[in-house]
Amino acid sequence: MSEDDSRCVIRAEHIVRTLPGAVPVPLVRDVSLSVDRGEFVMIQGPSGSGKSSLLYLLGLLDVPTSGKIFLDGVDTSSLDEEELAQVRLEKLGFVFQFHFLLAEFSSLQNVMLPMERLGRLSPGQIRQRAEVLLDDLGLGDQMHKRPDQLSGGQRQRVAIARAMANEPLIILADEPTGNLDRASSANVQEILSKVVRERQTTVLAVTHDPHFAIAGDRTIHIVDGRIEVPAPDVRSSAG
Ligand SMILES: Nc1ncnc2c1ncn2[C@@H]1O[C@H](COP(=O)(O)OP(=O)(O)OP(=O)(O)O)[C@@H](O)[C@H]1O
Repeated sequence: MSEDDSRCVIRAEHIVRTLPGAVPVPLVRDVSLSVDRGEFVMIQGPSGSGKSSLLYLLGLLDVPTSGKIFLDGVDTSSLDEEELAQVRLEKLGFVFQFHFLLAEFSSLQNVMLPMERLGRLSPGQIRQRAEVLLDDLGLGDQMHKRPDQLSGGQRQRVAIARAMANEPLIILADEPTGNLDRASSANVQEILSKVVRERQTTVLAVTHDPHFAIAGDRTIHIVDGRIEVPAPDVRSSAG
């Protein structure tokens, strides 16, 4: 295995996702890509082009109709439902446009939940780690509040803390700033950039937000279910 291969955390080979039916609906058409550890990758493209569908496939929340997805070297097509759920819990963190925090739980309890499900830490360690994560994200004084007692930006930060709880290899974010004002959006961008830089977590984010998108190391453009390869720059090739 070369040095480059060892840094690869996601490899998709010719993935296709078609919704079956009398008239099959193609969502993703023959996408191949690879993403390395510690990369911040943006996924952009027109509305309805298949960005979320692709992210859900890469996050093992959906299964390709054909093609293969390797996650941290493991061929995920060989895993059953239970094994896929375990990989999601251990290796992936999710942040969505709508936070999907549990309404009746405090910030602290929401962040503790993935660690409790994984069951690798003692209750005391779980609580301590959740407190540190929330504190790091500037939510030290909001730990005992429920989601409806927080601002949109604060809720999104709790969702990021929850996504980071099990120290995932990869965070998948679908429009993480889609619902936020400019200041909260800049804050979320800063936090995710820091996670990439300091923990070498890989972040893949679908976004329409140009201010957020500039934080990426690179952008994958999706058009009509396919990766669009940018046209060569005629100015530079004209010499
Ligand atoms: N369950 C479904 N049933 C029918 N059509 C679907 C379903 N899921 C997605 N689609 C369609 O597939 C296409 C791709 O959807 P997807 O949500 O992946 O696009 P997107 O690029 O993320 O869009 P947006 O930027 O608007 O969120 C769209 O035309 C969408 O309407």
